[in-house]
Amino acid sequence: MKIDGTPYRTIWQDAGGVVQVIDQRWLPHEFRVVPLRTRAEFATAIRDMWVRGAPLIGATAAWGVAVQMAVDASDASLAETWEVLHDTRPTAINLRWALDEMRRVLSPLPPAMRATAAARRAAEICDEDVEINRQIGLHGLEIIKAIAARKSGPVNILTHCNAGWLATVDWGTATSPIYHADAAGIPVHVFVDETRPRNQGAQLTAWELNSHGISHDLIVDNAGGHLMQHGEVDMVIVGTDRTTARGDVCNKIGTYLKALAARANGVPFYVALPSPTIDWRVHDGVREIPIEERNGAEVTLVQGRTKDGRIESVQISPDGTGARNPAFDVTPAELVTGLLTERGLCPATEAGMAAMFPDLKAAVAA
Ligand SMILES: CSC[C@H]1O[C@H](OP(=O)(O)O)[C@H](O)[C@@H]1O
Repeated sequence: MKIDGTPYRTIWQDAGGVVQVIDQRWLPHEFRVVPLRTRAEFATAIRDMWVRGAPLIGATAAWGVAVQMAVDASDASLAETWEVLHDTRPTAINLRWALDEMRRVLSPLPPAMRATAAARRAAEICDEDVEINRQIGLHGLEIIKAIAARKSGPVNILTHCNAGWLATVDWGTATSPIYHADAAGIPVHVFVDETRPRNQGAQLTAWELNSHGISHDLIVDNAGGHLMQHGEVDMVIVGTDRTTARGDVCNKIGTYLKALAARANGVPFYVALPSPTIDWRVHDGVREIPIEERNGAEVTLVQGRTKDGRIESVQISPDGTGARNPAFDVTPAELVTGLLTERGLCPATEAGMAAMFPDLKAAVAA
């Protein structure tokens, strides 16, 4: 997307062949671009959330494999790299999907051919992500148009966390329909959940929407149900880090509560779902998806900008108070109105998903 008129992706190879990423830890206050030159730097960037968001995590891992293949393209190096990068974060299935895809392409090749092939595949994965997200946006636009046709004023959309272009290579997933609606001249207003504890909504989604001049309000995570009760939300749209073969949706912690509030208030709840985020191997999301437990310091500390412009973290709880920090939860498929995929709107059911993606389901079964 454009930043002050300059088009950006979240990850790219510069003219010298060095992979650059936007270090998202410092947004919205500082826009920092950093190079990733070694496998260890790629692992750190994913684990410490310099880059985050399921599709972007996968794309970054793909480039991490490519960089390592230029150093050591042996079978042992390929196998070790899969493990090193896979161990960075456990929940987003795109990480495993991308690593499996790189291994599928590279394993049959002689080591001498792997570096070039890896860079090519990593670049393709990035381009594919951009097109998938663009298609999700076009399909989501139709939903927004239908709501706009039956009401006056803007379409009021609530979103949780950041499933924006910063969570992908470009466009975003949940935000792509919003960007397309804005481009089509359909008035929208977005309620942005701050999304404690890391505040991806307050820091990243708000920054994205500000940059694009899209009307929005930042809200505390606990306000969404109230707004829905008062008829102020026309639809909810969120991203996903892993969706099961029957449509259970794993996403940022707090998503489940939004889905419950939406169901209780008759508000449609959509999930923007790129197909690489489907884990065809699992069905029961609550029982089968590993939920990342992150450091409690993310709960007890909060980061912001001081009056004199310094980015600092401050403690909000007493010394000695511990914290639990599950980073994701699972929304059962029955609470999902529809899965917005690159192939169209899909029911959150095993049969619906199998009908939408028979090729992908068959490939996993093979
Ligand atoms: C388009 S996937 C975005 C997805 O990833 C986020 O998690 P994190 O920021 O911890 O990587 C969040 O669950 C978003 O919905």
